[in-house]
Amino acid sequence: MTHTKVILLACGSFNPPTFMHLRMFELARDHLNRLGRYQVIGGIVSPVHDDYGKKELISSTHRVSLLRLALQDSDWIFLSDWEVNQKSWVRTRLVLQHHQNKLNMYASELGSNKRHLDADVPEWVAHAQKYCAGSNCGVVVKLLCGGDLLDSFNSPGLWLKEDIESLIGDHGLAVVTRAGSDSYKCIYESDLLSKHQNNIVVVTEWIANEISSTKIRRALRRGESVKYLLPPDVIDYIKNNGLYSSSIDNKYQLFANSTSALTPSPNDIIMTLDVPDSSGNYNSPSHQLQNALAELPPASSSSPTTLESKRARPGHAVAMRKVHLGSRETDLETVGEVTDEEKETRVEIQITEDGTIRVISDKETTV
Ligand SMILES: Nc1ncnc2c1ncn2[C@@H]1O[C@H](COP(=O)(O)OP(=O)(O)OP(=O)(O)O)[C@@H](O)[C@H]1O
Ligand SMILES: NC(=O)c1ccc[n+]([C@@H]2O[C@H](COP(=O)(O)O)[C@@H](O)[C@H]2O)c1
Repeated sequence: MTHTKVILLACGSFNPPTFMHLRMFELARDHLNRLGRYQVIGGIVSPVHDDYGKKELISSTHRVSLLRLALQDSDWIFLSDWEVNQKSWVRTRLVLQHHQNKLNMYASELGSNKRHLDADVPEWVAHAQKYCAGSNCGVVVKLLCGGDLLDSFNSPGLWLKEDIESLIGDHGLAVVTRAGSDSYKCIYESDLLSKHQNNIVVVTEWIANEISSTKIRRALRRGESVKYLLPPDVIDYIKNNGLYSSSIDNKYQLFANSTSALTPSPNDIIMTLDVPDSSGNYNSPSHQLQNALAELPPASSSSPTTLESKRARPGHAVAMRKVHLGSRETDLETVGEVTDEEKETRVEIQITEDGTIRVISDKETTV
């Protein structure tokens, strides 16, 4: 039986790269090879362009350096800096097409003896060439992603339908399961994904690991250890260049200062909000809340959540939440209330990773 040679290409922010980004490749390679239809011959990491503009995205210069350090121990996964060197953000379909074309071009040039591999050849091409005989290379570049990225295909307006068709139909997908995503359900619920189901390989991560770049950035911001979550050289580079350690915004009230006796969870953010006193004076709480919420990462790229606040008034709501699920919108709901109209000036709320907001204490707290 002939095996299709595969190069796995992962797109993303890698902000910073974590052990889980690297594990994703190992998991997918094992799984695809075991299926008996594929032979994974290489991996490519393509960090997203600076113009992607995702919140807290550090410069590609640093992300590229971090990735080089993260990948130095791998003998089959390579960095591609093509995407970051483009003039602006590039759609993922075009990223895959570029790498596929490049590979095909080198294969055919080698086959026709027009060109020999030289120093300019990207590392990942040189590596792939070891597995190719002349122009009959026949390597397919597949997209490697986590379950959350597959979910995002169903987010209205985020991906072009023809791009999804091409990504799955022409290239194929290897999806590593991730907590919070149900990849099989996601495929089932989408006509488009179901249509190309035979070209989507779901790789179950049995040793579930919820390392995410967002959580790493949060830990770094708080001065907490990230040892054993990132490669040591990546940690050193981050420290030496003072990355991700911007001072904690005073909107956030950490547990250390909190009067709350709840057990802190690394997933949780505590903040305090100004609310009006009984005379109706307040320091624009809704504005503060809006700003505070804007600082938070979305609950998931697959279910964008717009958080909205409503102007507080004594004795009533201080925070409102609006959730967009696909094209549906849930109603605004009250998530915090101040019942005591006495001289209360602050209310402490907790916003968890999944976007839930709850009032922890409506007693006056110190900031
Ligand atoms: N723990 C994980 N399990 C499975 N896939 C993951 C995991 N972490 C990242 N990925 C996948 O790696 C790719 C690149 O991820 P990305 O750089 O966006 O990391 P992230 O940790 O999701 O980032 P952020 O937390 O900043 O949104 C995506 O396809 C993402 O789904
Ligand atoms: N239409 C598209 O091609 C499209 C849309 C959204 C995200 N993406 C890509 O998916 C990746 C998402 O990365 P994050 O999970 O870090 O946001 C990035 O590489 C980004 O370029 C592509």
